[in-house]
Amino acid sequence: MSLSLDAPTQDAPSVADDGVWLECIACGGQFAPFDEVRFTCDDCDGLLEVRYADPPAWDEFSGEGVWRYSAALPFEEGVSLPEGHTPLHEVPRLREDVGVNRLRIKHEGMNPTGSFKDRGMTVGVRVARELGVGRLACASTGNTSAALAAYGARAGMETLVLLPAGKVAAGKVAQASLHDARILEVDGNFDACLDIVQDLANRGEVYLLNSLNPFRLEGQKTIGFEILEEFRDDYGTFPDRIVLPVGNAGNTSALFKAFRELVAAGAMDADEVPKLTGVQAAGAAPMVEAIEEGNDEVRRWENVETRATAIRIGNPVNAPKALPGIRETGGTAVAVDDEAITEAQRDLAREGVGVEPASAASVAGLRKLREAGRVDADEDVVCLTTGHLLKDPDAAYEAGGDPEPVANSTEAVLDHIGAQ
Ligand SMILES: Cc1ncc(COP(=O)(O)O)c(C=O)c1O
Ligand SMILES: N[C@@H](CCOP(=O)(O)O)C(=O)O
Repeated sequence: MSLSLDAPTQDAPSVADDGVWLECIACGGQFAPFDEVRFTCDDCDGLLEVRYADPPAWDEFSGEGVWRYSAALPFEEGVSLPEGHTPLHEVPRLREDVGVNRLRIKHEGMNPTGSFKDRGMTVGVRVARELGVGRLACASTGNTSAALAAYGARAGMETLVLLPAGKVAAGKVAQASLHDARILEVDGNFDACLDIVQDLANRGEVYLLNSLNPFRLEGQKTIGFEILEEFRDDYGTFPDRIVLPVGNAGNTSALFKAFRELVAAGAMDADEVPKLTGVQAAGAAPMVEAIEEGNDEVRRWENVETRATAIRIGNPVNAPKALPGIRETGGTAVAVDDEAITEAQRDLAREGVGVEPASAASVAGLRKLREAGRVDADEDVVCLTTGHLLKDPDAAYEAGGDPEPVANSTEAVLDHIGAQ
């Protein structure tokens, strides 16, 4: 199956294990999935995808959460906390304000460690066990490290995380620390941390669990299945557009893969696939640049900055999978400034949906595109919110109102609130 929406299903090659194999998206090289540890193509270093001889049909899905979709995953079950089955909130005031036909918020912050990374880790750590690796590792802007630490702990495995010093939100460091990951703070940004983890993995020192690992994206693919099923159950149709924040571009790639598999299985038509619409912070927007300039490759931004530290990424490693995802689905990409992100965080909070800044980028991006007439008023839209408000308490304090000091008496409180 190539990276196009109308690619046919493939017969299993001789290297396949139970109908599952790894395939390079650049040169088509095919590899056995579990014979040895590999993250990229042995021949050309291109990105790998997990491929299946039998893509899934809707009636093969049963149960709840990520493992509901085991027919589309390499195993029947994983190292689970459990994950997935997140809410698809209605936000009527925000919908009215932004001006689209339907607006739902898929809140991935409601996963066990508070972000979508858990969906990837339940599969990735299961594969690590299968491969019999020793030490698990990742580079992280925070959420990947929190999830890896928790799932590594669950599996009883050693974990090592590399974080950009001073650039990771407090809640995330606290999670990695308490779940007993060994935390190294690197004097460099996230992309530099990932370069080092890739080197360590190539030397056989660690098993890499960033989204470069194709099995991680298999778990994240279930976000796409879940949105489509829930939206169809509520409205009898699929959403026109899914708007999501983009950092390393794993989710964009994973959702596109979910859609391709469903189309290949005849479970949905190519023209029903939602338009994948990526949003980046203006200070870290290499994917937006590539889309706007029509480039097939993404230029690495060496200096990136944004309050949305989760997406403070200048070298999205999944770009070769994600760019076709945006283009093939008829989507687009847009950059938003930090003020718009904070405003969107407040908008969501007013509807009771608490998210971290990177997550709010999706809503900020939708608003900007709608105001520019690049999203139509009659569209049905799902915005993905990727992490929980408590991940970044400092950002929440800054975006919210200040506590008001008051004297220790009922009279003082009544007086303060202006009660009669
Ligand atoms: C909260 C949050 N939102 C969005 C992203 C971006 O996701 P992706 O790397 O899949 O583009 C990340 C991490 O990269 C994240 O932690
Ligand atoms: N936001 C991410 C950055 C790493 O992304 P990954 O999906 O490649 O692990 C994080 O939480 O660290």
